[in-house]
Amino acid sequence: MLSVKHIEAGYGESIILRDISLEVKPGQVVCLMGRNGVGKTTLTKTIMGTIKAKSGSIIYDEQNITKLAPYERAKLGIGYVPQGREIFAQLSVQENLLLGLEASRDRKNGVPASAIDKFPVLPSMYQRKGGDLSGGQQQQLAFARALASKPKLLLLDEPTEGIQPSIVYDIQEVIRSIKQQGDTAILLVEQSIEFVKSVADYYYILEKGAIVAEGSIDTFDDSVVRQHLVV
Ligand SMILES: Nc1ncnc2c1ncn2[C@@H]1O[C@H](COP(=O)(O)OP(=O)(O)OP(=O)(O)O)[C@@H](O)[C@H]1O
Repeated sequence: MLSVKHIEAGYGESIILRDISLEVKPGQVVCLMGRNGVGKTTLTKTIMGTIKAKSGSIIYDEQNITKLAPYERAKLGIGYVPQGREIFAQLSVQENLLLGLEASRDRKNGVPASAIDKFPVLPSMYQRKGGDLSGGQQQQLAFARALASKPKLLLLDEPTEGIQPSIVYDIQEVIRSIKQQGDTAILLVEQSIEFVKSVADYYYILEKGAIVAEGSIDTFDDSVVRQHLVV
């Protein structure tokens, strides 16, 4: 599904990611963890294409997408929920959702029920401006917007950051239901250890722009947490 091979990337002259390789298999939830500033967001942006890799390759669905623009990657089926959500504040909830359809191959039927049904709070807010929603509601909107194009790979950058527990629980359930359906793989950047344990199949830990630990989620124990994640 996704195979990142020996990626090096950064900003201008500064290299942030060094020799990163990772795999996400079909239907898997793979978590990317690490302390603040180690390069998790930089890696998701490099996979989405908003940061260009300096070397290495990104293979998605058996196609080398390393040189493709972000919109081309979106059209191939990669959905993205960025850190900070990036909702269009002046557009309505409905317009924000319709923007998610831009990447879809099947636009004429509108935003699919499969995107909306998971967030029952959204339809009652269709006419409200995105900027007037609470942080938790914006997170749900950003998630539904990414699902509008029926992605095969979903990149989620800290979807629970700054969100109240009930909405964290809802998001956890949405991730679980996507996993159960089995047709969308997820790469999830997440700080909450409990959340990771409840949804993930596999984990990678980043330190200073390099992967320092990885394994199936049943090997993600206290010693891994103490060694790599406790501040
Ligand atoms: N636009 C930018 N220009 C230059 N350096 C940047 C830029 N964005 C991030 N960085 C630097 O890249 C490094 C990795 O940042 P990144 O946001 O990828 O980390 P992160 O692991 O996602 O952190 P957090 O958990 O705090 O979100 C940091 O040293 C950061 O200061």
